Amino acid sequence: MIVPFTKMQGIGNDFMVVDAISQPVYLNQAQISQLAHRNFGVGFDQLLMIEAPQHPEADFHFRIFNADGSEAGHCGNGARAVAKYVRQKGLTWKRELRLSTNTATMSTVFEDNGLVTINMGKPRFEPEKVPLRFAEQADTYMIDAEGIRYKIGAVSMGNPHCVLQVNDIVTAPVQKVGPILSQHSYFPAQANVGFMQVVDTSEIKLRVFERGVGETLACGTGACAAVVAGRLQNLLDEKVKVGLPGGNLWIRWAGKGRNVYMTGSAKVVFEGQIDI
Ligand SMILES: N[C@H](CCC[C@H](N)C(=O)O)C(=O)O
Repeated sequence: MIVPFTKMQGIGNDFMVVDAISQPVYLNQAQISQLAHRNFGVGFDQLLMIEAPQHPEADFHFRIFNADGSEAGHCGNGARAVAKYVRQKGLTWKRELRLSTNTATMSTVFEDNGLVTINMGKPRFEPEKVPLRFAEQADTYMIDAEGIRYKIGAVSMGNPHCVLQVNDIVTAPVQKVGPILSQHSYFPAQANVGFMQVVDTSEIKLRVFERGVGETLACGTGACAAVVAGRLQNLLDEKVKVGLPGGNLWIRWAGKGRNVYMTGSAKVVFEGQIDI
């Protein structure tokens, strides 16, 4: 099967974007994992499959598949890429779009400076959304992993996130602790693990060990979850600049019960096609 695609990136989080509206595309987990391979395939963090909307208030629906072939409920950097894609391909001329994923609906605005702002909806703390075995609805939890006790924030943006604070982002134990917490028994569906250094109340530095991928250069839902977790711990203001290894995102959250807004870039890298 010949699959045309567009390679895109959102501050270094990279995607294979497929228009599954114009031509139905069916890929199984093994094929997605092969396509994700950076030597034997296209190479990407996530595959984004754009589909016709599943309900009237959405303009487009997209599904997200991690590099290991697992499907995820949301992708913040991917949402900006999808918004840019449908505009550049002439699939819509709207300045404001409504996108849906399996777990979220969001509105997007194209800024005059070329950046895209996404209303990411409200963060969720219900245990069924952040698959935790914790009973209480606390904002932070203590979990033990390999003899060490970690204080974490647990937040869902439509996908599960675990956020812990570090003093120095450069030496953060992302490769050692990321997999341990991501696959911790408290997260039956695993979790994306954010390591957050608070620079000041309006800026953080963040590295994310992503479920189904490993450490990426940027994670949009991870940036949202980190600001939510930091704000709930009274460490951050409403507007926060999030410095990730691949670039910056601007996150705004007025507090519980309010929507999270994320602003950042998304760019096309190249067009291609692959026979799989
Ligand atoms: N690895 C994530 C999906 C991609 C999220 C990330 N790339 C973003 O920009 O939000 C998960 O399994 O929930």
